[in-house]
Amino acid sequence: MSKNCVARASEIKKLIVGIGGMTNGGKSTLSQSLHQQIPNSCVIAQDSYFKDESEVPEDSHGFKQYDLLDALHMDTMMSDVDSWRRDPVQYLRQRSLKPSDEQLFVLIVEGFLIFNYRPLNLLFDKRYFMEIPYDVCKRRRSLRVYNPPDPPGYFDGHVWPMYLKNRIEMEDSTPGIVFLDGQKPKEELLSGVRDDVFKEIERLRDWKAFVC
Ligand SMILES: Nc1ncnc2c1ncn2[C@@H]1O[C@H](COP(=O)(O)OP(=O)(O)O)[C@@H](O)[C@H]1O
Ligand SMILES: NC(=O)c1ccc[n+]([C@@H]2O[C@H](COP(=O)(O)O)[C@@H](O)[C@H]2O)c1
Repeated sequence: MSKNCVARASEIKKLIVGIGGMTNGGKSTLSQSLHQQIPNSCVIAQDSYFKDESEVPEDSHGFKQYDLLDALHMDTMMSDVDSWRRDPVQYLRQRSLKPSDEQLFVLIVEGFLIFNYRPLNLLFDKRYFMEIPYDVCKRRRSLRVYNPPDPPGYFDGHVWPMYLKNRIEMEDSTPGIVFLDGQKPKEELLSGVRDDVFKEIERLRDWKAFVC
């Protein structure tokens, strides 16, 4: 390093972790637990950006096309991610979260199509994808009430075929995803990902930005 280079070890460091996965794979459960255990973290959930029912078109069988990126306000989601990237301290404070003195911030982004949206996918430092078998997914989904609720035949007529299509697109475009078995005990899933994220945090802490 040239003697004119300045070490900027105190600069704010940011880590963006993506928790993707199938519907009901356990994304929200894992993300909330990670948030509780990782200091200076917060969660942005893709579920919060669904368009109003009136804006979501139906297919020829009358099924609302919810399992497509077009059903989501991805521009709004991106602007929230960008405001965290610009100023994570302010982002946390605006949401009544208290930043610690630590200069390292972690954003957890969770959702079923987070790796299918290229501008967002490019930002992840770590990518996890929670998967479960068809019958488990169908059973968990049948116990959940969405707004609007799934009509009869929706899982096999829309959700599952779209999952298969979206997954092929994701795997074609995104190497390096860590696949997680969403049937493992919640505690085991949490400790595995948390330890992995802590390792990444340690790596970032040791890293000094040099500006020449
Ligand atoms: N590891 C797990 N083992 C068993 N059930 C789980 C596990 N993780 C989540 N669940 C259950 O599966 C359902 C869907 O979980 P959720 O986290 O809301 O999924 P997602 O956010 O991926 O749609 C919930 O009833 C939740 O309690
Ligand atoms: N939140 C909503 O407005 C809404 C409405 C209808 C269906 N959904 C479903 O949400 C699913 C994605 O969210 P989860 O991954 O949390 O299940 C999609 O499979 C979609 O069919 C959400």
